Amino acid sequence: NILHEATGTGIGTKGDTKTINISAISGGYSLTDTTHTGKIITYDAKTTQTRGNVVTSTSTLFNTTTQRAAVDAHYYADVVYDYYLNTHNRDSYNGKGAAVESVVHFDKNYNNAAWTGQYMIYGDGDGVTFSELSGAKDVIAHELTHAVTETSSNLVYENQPGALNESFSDVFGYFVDPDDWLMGEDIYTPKIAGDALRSLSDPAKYDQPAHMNNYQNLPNTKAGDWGGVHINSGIPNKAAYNTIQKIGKVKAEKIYYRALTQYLTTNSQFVDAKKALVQSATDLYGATEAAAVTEAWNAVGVT
Ligand SMILES: Cc1cccc(C(=O)O)c1OC(=O)C1CC1
Ligand SMILES: [Ca+2]
Ligand SMILES: [Zn+2]
Repeated sequence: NILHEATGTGIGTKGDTKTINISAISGGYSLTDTTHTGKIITYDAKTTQTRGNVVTSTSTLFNTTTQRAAVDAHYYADVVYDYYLNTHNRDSYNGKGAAVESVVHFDKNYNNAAWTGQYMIYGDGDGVTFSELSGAKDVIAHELTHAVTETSSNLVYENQPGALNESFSDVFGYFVDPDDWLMGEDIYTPKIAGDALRSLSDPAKYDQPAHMNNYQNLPNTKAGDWGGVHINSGIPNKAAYNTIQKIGKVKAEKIYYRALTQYLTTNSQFVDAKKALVQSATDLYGATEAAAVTEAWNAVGVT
């Protein structure tokens, strides 16, 4: 029921005004961005529904308080779509122009965000641990990278492959949001300034290991975070930080993208990621960059 493409104005979760790609429908406008092969569509679950309905407005303004989480999810999904298309020539998360769908106001006081396998979901947070989780560019990049991973290497979400799955989402979160080495700083603990969910430069700051000597052998259960995928990701995250410090973001992001999509497989371990990244560095650049990757991983104890 799309009549035509339109440009809208939205207010995000921080009260900031942003231009968004919307569609004219009969009776108004919807958060349906048709500027790419894959449509970007944003839904409101209204805390009780599974997916709810596409967010609409009677005008090109999406400026109500309840629309703020949707405006950010919609806007940042377009930013991340553009990142993968323009930097890596990947059309949507699957490289084949799949639709990118997001659901906001998922559940009540939900301190989580996720890729469900079909679409992204964002909780509103409880206002203490998190504010609305779609309010940060690095978070949307993290979630959509889970979809990139699932449609390429498909690293299984447990133990070392799971920690790599998590790490690649954080690392591409950095590549899309390179102003800091932090993850989720814009939505984590709204009442406390300057902190974050994770740090790539200093994983230990938020209780993650930064070396294999501190790898945490946790049970492969929900309570054990599937073998500590959000904990042990500190080790490959630190290796990524080391790599980017040595060879820079432009080369590093090409190397990381090639490793994730050409070399890694479902059960790759940390040592396999090191090998994949060294091989990708050699393929794309040469011995200097390959040596830098080797040193970056040796420094975190993956030898
Ligand atoms: C907040 C949160 C809770 C549980 C899982 C994830 C997850 O997506 O793994 C999650 O989102 C993040 O880690 C993003 C980066 C801030
Ligand atoms: Ca960040
Ligand atoms: Zn994740």
